Amino acid sequence: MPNTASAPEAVTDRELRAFLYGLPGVDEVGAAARAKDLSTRSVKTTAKARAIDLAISMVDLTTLEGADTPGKVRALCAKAARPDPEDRTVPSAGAVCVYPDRVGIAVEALRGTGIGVASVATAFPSGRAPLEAKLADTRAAVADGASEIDMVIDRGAFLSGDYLKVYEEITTVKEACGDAHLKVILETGELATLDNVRRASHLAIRAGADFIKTSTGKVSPAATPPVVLVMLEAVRDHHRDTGRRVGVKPAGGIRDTKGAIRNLVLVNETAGPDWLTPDLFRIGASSLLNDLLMQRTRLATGTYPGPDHYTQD
Ligand SMILES: O=C[C@H](O)COP(=O)(O)O
Repeated sequence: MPNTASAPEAVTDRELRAFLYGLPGVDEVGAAARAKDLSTRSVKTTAKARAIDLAISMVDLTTLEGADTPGKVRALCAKAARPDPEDRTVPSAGAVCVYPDRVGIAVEALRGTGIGVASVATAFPSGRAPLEAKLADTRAAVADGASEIDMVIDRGAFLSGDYLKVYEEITTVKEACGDAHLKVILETGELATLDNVRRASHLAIRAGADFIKTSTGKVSPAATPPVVLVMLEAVRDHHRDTGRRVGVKPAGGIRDTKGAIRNLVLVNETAGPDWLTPDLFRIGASSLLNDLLMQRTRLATGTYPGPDHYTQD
């Protein structure tokens, strides 16, 4: 993941509004049609095998449950490092994503694997807490070894038009991240319109996000194709205008190979092939990996492995 950290510019409320309201509006019908067209493209045989391995390497293998035990986190880490213990050709996952109080366990379990630990912070998933609490949450995760922080934006502030508050919260959390990369979760299911998704994407990017992420996985709808399309357009346009590449992470409800490959087609056709790397594209998912492994085996051998072949995601 490239370190795109550079001090975000100070901005006034007036400048920020002018910037966000100056963005072109999203044609909702056109975006839905384009996303549908790209979603139905078929990817077959060799290209499919490559796409499956790429998707595995992009998975942020996630567990975000109140009931997460140390044992569950360790099992998830083992799976991220060696998704199929019987097949060394399977790539490892992109990262493991856990709550802040589980970061230390995950860091320990992944030591020596080169796999990073991402942690949701800033009062995930609601984001309803004082800024000091959000910063403490972030600093604790980083101190325990998280190399990536997935923060939520204040949707209440965004929807009431207090864009500067959202912007400044992102820049402050970014500072608290130190060397850790910052993924900014927009929670698009609560943003109501694609115009808002576009504005929130550009706001987060301008505030210094290394990645923009669709959803927490706790709100539906989550990573719908039109939303991912609009976010990919935002990073594409930002790169065109500034030369800086920002990543995208759809998350929430991506549970099968078809859904994962649909996302890769969207990336290729929108942001372009430069984004087809775990440095710039991740898929946040708690239960996608097994389907990718099953489809991989099916492609290679012609048959599906038995239901007990893989450990539970
Ligand atoms: O950040 C990742 C999401 O929480 C995962 O959502 P999911 O459980 O629907 O795959």
